[in-house]
Amino acid sequence: MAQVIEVSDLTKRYRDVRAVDGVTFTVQQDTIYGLLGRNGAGKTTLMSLITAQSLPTSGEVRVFGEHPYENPRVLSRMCFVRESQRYPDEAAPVHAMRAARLFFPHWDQDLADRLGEELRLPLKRRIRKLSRGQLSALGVVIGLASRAEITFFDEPYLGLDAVARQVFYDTLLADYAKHPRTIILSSHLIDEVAHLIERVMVIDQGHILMDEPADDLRDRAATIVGNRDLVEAFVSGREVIHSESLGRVLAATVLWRLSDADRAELAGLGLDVTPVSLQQLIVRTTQHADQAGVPEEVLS
Ligand SMILES: Nc1ncnc2c1ncn2[C@@H]1O[C@H](COP(=O)(O)OP(=O)(O)OP(=O)(O)O)[C@@H](O)[C@H]1O
Repeated sequence: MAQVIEVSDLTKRYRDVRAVDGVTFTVQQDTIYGLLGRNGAGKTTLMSLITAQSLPTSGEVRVFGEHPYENPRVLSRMCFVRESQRYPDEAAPVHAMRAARLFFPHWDQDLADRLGEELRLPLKRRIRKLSRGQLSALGVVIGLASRAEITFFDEPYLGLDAVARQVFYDTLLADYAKHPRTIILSSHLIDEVAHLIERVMVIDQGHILMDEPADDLRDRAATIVGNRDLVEAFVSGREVIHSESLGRVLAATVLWRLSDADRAELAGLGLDVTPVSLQQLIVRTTQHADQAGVPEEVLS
């Protein structure tokens, strides 16, 4: 699959903070990425660098093979939806959409109209008077209707109610099926977006900790539950990222791809295996990396 973004040894420093710290990766065409990480991990900074909204301290970004900075050929093919988006003082959503229609070559007005209605976006109210959720709704409408070849959604759900979030997820999936493109979605609600994500990228303290297909990640760990001694014997020598005990029962989450033979052995021992949700896995591995202090070795 073609690569649409190439990032090499990219660093962004703010005084003594390395918000992005020497990262190298590529982004594949027509794939939905989940860009996940804790507060302050570097997600927004990374997206701002790729979309040329800020300049790197060092390193390089190429989008569609070109430098994105002040490059209209590249910029009109990318859309960055974020909470801190600025609009002119007197502008209403209808004006923002008109501007987006002029800027994005694949803009779909029908989709914008339909989604605006479903999200109950007041089209003629001044943007600075919109509620937080309505502002997010405007970003979601512009992000999806832009049909940009690469669309970044930086926590697009802030303030959106549960119904609106579901409308966003459903519309994203349905529209992506008809018009495949690259979508990079940053989110804290990992399990809520887990079914959308094809590839997971986890960032922590400016480093990329994981970059892999979501399905591979799900298979990578399991929780073994049962008699303490038996569980301990089974996980011995394997990477345990979390354990909890209650009396003689131990639940140990192990970074291990269980084979059929492993499963048969566990069944024979009377131990249960429960799947680990994407959120649990990412939270546990990020915490584990913190404690181990060697993220790449632990997680690759
Ligand atoms: N303009 C700035 N000046 C100084 N430090 C900054 C600036 N912008 C970001 N940072 C710092 O860089 C780090 C990464 O911030 P960033 O906003 O990229 O994180 P994030 O992963 O998007 O976080 P969140 O999930 O909380 O939005 C943080 O430590 C933040 O405090």
